[in-house]
Amino acid sequence: NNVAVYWGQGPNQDRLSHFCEQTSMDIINIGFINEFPRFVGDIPGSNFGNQCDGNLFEGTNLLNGCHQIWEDIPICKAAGKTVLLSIGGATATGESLPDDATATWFADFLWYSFGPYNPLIASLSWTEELLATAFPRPFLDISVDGFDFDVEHNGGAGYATMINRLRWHFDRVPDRRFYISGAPQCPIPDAQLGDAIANSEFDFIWVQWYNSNGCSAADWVDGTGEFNFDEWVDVIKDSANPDAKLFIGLPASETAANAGFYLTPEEAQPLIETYIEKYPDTFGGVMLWEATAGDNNVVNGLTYTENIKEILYE
Ligand SMILES: CNC(=O)NC(=N)Nc1ccccc1
Repeated sequence: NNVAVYWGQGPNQDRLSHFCEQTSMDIINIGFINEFPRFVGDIPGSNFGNQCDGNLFEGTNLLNGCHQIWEDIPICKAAGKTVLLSIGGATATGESLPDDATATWFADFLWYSFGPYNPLIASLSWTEELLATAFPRPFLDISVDGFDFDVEHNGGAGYATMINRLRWHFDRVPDRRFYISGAPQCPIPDAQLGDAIANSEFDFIWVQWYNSNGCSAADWVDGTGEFNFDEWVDVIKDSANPDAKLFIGLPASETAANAGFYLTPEEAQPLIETYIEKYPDTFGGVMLWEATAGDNNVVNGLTYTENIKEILYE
């Protein structure tokens, strides 16, 4: 079972290698591409908190100069981690795709800018003059292992088209695995990702079993509401990829989510063990929001992230 964490937001976070040196994390979602294209040719925007150096590619809101990230992804890969680039986030602007052409453009942009480097179609020294002929390379020639969809606003049109286009690109690199993941909220159907889950193939679904009343992990602990892992298993079984793995998403500290949704490790343990037992084939692990919060939340001498990894290993 795997631990997936989000990293990339916040004013005081350590660089990525600090987390990749730890054995408690297996999958790292780098967040976020937080500005979506409004039309074909429109360049998305990014935000990685205190990382990078404040520079943008000219004429865009896309961060340039993210040296900590392009230096550290190879360290993460050497440590056996899977590194995904996350699209959306709670503060994303313009999260909705106006039409399928823009969805296809967005997928192509992500692939050529953050996937395997192809010097015929991307430039390591991109300038606005190249807009019509080449893609920028924010992480230089370093490729991510896939894309995570943390879409939290404005509806789900176009994401299935985007993911199917990404899958088309993945299939053209047969000797390497790429992944698609999503972070829906726990109410079913999820307005943002429900359509994509039904109509395009995900490898991992990490449900945010926090910040929503009535279906949260805290509801399971309190005996209130209806923690709906079982129903999410059915959603996956009825989806375009019935073999997708389902992760329990949890806040990594008291303040990492809205008040009342945090579970201590001892509260999380029986929940995790119940659903490992019940769904050994579909259960994929735990997702934590988010890396820095988990690192700073020391419980019984271990970080929260280490506590969760220990529960999964037992
Ligand atoms: C996987 N994405 C998230 O977990 N987003 C998230 N936790 N956003 C957020 C919403 C409200 C308060 C704090 C964070």
